[in-house]
Amino acid sequence: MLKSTNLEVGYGDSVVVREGSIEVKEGQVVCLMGRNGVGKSTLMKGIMGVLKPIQGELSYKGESMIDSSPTARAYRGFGYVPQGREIFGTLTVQENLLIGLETSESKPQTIPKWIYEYFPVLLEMKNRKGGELSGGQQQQLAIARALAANPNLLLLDEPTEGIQPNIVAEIQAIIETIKQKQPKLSILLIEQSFDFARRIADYYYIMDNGKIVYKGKELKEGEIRHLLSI
Ligand SMILES: Nc1ncnc2c1ncn2[C@@H]1O[C@H](COP(=O)(O)OP(=O)(O)OP(=O)(O)O)[C@@H](O)[C@H]1O
Repeated sequence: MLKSTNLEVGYGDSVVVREGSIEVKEGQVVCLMGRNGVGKSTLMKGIMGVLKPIQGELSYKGESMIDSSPTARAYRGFGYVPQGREIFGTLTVQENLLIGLETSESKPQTIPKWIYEYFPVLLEMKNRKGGELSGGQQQQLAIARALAANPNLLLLDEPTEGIQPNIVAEIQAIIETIKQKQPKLSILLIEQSFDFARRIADYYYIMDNGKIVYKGKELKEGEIRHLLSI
């Protein structure tokens, strides 16, 4: 469904990702792992198009997306939840979700009911400003906003990063629910937790120094320990 081949992505003159080749099949949860600073977020930004890759190819459902804008990618079904969440703090929860709908080509006018079923806390907080929510609630809002547009591919950049430890399990449970209830949705997830990755993923990639250095259906702890912060 999604295939990046030798993507090279960076900031200005500095090339961070040198060999970003990954594949996500329909309905798969693929975990992208690796220590801090190895280039995971940069690769994800290249896939979403918020950074324009220097070289390489990106195909989605058999079509080249390499020259498409992030908006065009969103219209084709990419949903993106960046690190740091980037919700609108001065807008209400409901307004944040309505903005999510704008990224869908069909532009639905109402927030799907199932969004509030997945995220009951957002129904309770519907009229609160995004900035008044806790970190965990903001993360739920960011995921809900991306899902509201009904993407085919969800890009999640470390959704449990910076979340209070007692809330981490809640966010993980939500991702597990999404996987269960939307079996056709493909998810590319940047994740640091070895245990959670093992529970949720169908396939793994590990990056080191801007390159994919490990891929497979299993995480063999002995082989990969030195590549992760575990
Ligand atoms: N906006 C930026 N401008 C310049 N360099 C950047 C920028 N963002 C990240 N980098 C650099 O790119 C490299 C890779 O960062 P990236 O965020 O992709 O790593 P990561 O694997 O996602 O790690 P983390 O888990 O810490 O986010 C780092 O050396 C970082 O300093």
